Amino acid sequence: MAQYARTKGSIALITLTNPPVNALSSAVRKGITETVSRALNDTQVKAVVLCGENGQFCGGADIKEFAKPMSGPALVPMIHAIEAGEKPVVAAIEGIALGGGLELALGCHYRVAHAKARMGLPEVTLGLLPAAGGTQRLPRLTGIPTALELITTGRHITAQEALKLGIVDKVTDGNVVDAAMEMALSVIGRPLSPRRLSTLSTPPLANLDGVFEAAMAQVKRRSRGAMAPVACVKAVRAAAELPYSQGMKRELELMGTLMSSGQAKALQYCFFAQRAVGKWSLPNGAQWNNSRPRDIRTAGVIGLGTMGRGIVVSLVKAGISVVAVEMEEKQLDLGRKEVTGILERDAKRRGVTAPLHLISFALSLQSLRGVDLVIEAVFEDMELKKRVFADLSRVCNQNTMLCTNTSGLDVDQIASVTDRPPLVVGMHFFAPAHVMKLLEVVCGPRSSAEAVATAMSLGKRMGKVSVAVGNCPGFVGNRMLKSYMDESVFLLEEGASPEQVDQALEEFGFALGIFKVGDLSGLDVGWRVRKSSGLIGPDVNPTFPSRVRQGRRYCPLPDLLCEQGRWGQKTGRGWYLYDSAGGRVARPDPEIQRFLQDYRLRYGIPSRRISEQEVVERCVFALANEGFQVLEDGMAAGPEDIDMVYVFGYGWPRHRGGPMFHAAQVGLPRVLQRLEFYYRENPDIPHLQPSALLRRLVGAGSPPIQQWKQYIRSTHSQL
Ligand SMILES: CC/C=C\C=C\CC(=O)SCCNC(=O)CCNC(=O)[C@H](O)C(C)(C)COP(=O)(O)OP(=O)(O)OC[C@H]1O[C@@H](n2cnc3c(N)ncnc32)[C@H](O)[C@@H]1OP(=O)(O)O
Repeated sequence: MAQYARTKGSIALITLTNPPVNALSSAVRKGITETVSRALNDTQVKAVVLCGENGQFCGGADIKEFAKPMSGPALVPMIHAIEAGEKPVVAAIEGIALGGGLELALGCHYRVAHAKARMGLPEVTLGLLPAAGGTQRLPRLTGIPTALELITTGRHITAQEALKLGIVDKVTDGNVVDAAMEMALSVIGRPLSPRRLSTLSTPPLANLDGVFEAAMAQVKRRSRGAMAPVACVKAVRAAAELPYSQGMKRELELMGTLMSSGQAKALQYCFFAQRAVGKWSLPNGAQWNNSRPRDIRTAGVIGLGTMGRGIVVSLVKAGISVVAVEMEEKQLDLGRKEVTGILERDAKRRGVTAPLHLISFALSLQSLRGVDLVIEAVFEDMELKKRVFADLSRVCNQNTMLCTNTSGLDVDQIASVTDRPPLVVGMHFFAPAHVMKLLEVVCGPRSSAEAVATAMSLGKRMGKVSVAVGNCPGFVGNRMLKSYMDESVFLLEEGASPEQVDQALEEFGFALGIFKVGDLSGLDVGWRVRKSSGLIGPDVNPTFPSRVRQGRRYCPLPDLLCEQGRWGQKTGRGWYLYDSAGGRVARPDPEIQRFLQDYRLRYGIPSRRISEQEVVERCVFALANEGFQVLEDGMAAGPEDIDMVYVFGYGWPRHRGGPMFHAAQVGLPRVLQRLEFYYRENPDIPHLQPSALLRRLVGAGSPPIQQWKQYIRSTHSQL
C-alpha cells in the first residue's frame, strides 16, 4: 500500500497508506519497493517525494508482524535501493517518523519536516535496535554522541531539534508535501554522493574508547538488566569502527539476538497492553467507545500533602484550572510554596512560562462550589474521608463529580455518604503524583459509565496510564503487593537479610528492593494501617501465638522495628542505616543483623541459608498468584491491566512484561509446581496456595496470555 502519482511534470509522489500510522507492513514495503522502482525507471521522472497519508509520515515497522514469520520485501534492501538510486528522493515528514519510518527517511537524500513533526528511533523501548541501517546512518549524520543518546533512549525529538542536529534539512509551517516538492525541484541535477549517508564516515571523535565506555556504563546502570540498550551501544560502536557494510552485518547480528529474546517479546507485549488498558468496559455493557467523558475545565483538590500537591501539578500541567484547598493556613502556605516551586522548575527546564495563573488556593470547601470535578486527597482515614464527602455533597453543584484519591479504602462506602453515588469514583495516584505514570481508576458498584469515562480520560490528559480496577481492599496494585511484602518479611524470619532480599529483587530488575522501598516511603505508614485493621493493638487475641493473626501467618518484625522509632529514611534508620534523618544512601546496619538473630532465637525459628532463586520465586510467584485471584474475583479486566499496574506503578522491570506475563514466560506449569512446593513447606501462608485460575490454565495446556480471559469463572466481576 503505497500510492504512486506523477505531479509537476517530473516529480513522482509516493504516499504510504496504512492507517492509523502508516506502519511498514509487508504490503507497504511491497508498495514502496514497486513504486520506487517505477519512479527510478520512468525517464520522465526527475525526482521523488515520499510522504505518508493522513498527516503521518510513518510509525515504523508494523509491530504486530514481529510475532509472525517474515514475509514480503525486507526493509534494508528497500532503503538501500532508494539511497543508491540516481534520482533525488525527498522525505516529506509530517506527524511522525519513528523507528523504521525515520530509517526510511535517512535513506532518502533530503528531509523536509513539518514544524509539529516528531522523530525518533524508539526501537530500544521494544527490546530492539534500529536495524534498517539506523545505527549506521544516524552516527554518520549527527556524530556519535548524539546518535548514542537518541538510539539508547529512544527519545522523540521535535522538528526544530532535528533541524539543529542536521537530521532534517528544512522545517516548514505550511504544507510539507509542497515544501518537499519545491526542494525536489531545486536539487534536480545536483550530485547525490554527499547525500548518501551510508557512504560517509562518522565525524571524528577524540577519546572514542572513553565515550563508548561511558555510554556502556550509563546504559547498564539505567537499564537494570535490559539487553537492548547494551546492543544499541555495540551497534553504534560498529558504525564508528567498521566500514558501513561490516557495520550493517553487526547490526543484523545484534538484532537477531534481540529479536528472539524474551525481553523483546515482553516489551512488545507492554506496547500493546498499554494501549489495551484504555479500552475499559463495565459489566453493564458500558465501555470506552460508547461512554462519553465530561469535558473537565475546572477541578478542586482537597489536601495539600505530598499526594495533593502532585495531583494539583498534574492537573495544571494538563491545562485545567485548579482550586487547591487546605484547612490550615500553615499547610496551605507550605503547599502553595511546593506546588509553585515544582511548576516553576518544570517550566524553566522546558523553557516555557509556568502556568501559575491556573491555580488558586483557598481555606474553605466553599470555594469548590462551581468546579467540574473534585479530587479529595486527605489522610487515608475512612471517617475523615466520609466527613469530607458529606460536606462536598452539600457544597458542590449537583453535577460536580467527586473523586477520592485512596490507596485501598472502600469507594462505595465513601460514595454512600453523598447525594450522588453514580458520580463518585476512586482515582488512586502514586507518589509523587506528578511523576508516576499510573492511575488506578476505581469503579465502585454504583459509579456511572460517564464518571468512569471522565476519570479515565482525565488520567490520559494528565499523561497517565489509566487502568480501570474493581473496588476491593487495596484495589489491584496494593492488594497484590501485600503478598509480595509478606513473603519478603517471612524470608527475614527464616534467615535472609534485608540487603540479600533487596539484591535478589534488584538483580531481577526491580528499580529498588522491597526493603529500600519501605524505608523510602516510611515504615510508619503500613504500621498505622495494620493498627487500624486490628492486626496490632488491643484487638489482637492474646491467646494466639504472636506469629499468627487473623488465621494466617503474621510477621511482627516491621512492627517491632517501628516501635524502636526506625521508620525509614525520615528517621535516618529503618531496614537500613542512613547518614542522617532524610538521608538517601542506604547502608546495611549490623544492629539489624542482631535484631533479626534475637528475634529468631526468641521465637525458636531456625535460621537457614536462602538462595536468590527462593527469594525471587517466593516474592514474585506469590505476587502473580494473587494476580490470578484478582482476575478470578473480577477486579481487573485482564492480565494486561495487572501488568500495566505493576510496570507503571510499582517499578516492575518492563523488559519482563509484568507479573502475569512473567508467569506465562516462565511457564505456568513451573509456577504452579513451585507454588505447590512452597505452600507444602509453609501451609500457614494462604497466598502461596495456587489459585484455582492458575490450575485451570495449566489444566487447559497453558493457553497464551491473550486467551486467559476465557478461563476466568468470575461470578461477580466488577469489570
Ligand atoms: C530488520 C528489521 C528492520 C527494521 C526494524 C524496525 C523496527 C521498528 O520500526 S520498530 C517500530 C518503531 N516504532 C515505534 O516504536 C512507534 C510505536 N508507536 C507509537 O509510539 C505511537 O503509537 C505513535 C505512533 C506515537 C502514535 O501515538 P498515539 O497517537 O498516542 O496513538 P496510539 O494509540 O499509540 O496508536 C494508534 C494505533 O496505532 C497502532 N500502532 C502504532 N504504531 C504502530 C506500529 N509501529 N505498528 C503497529 N501498530 C502500531 C497502535 O497499536 C494503536 O492501535 P489500536 O488498535 O488503535 O490500539
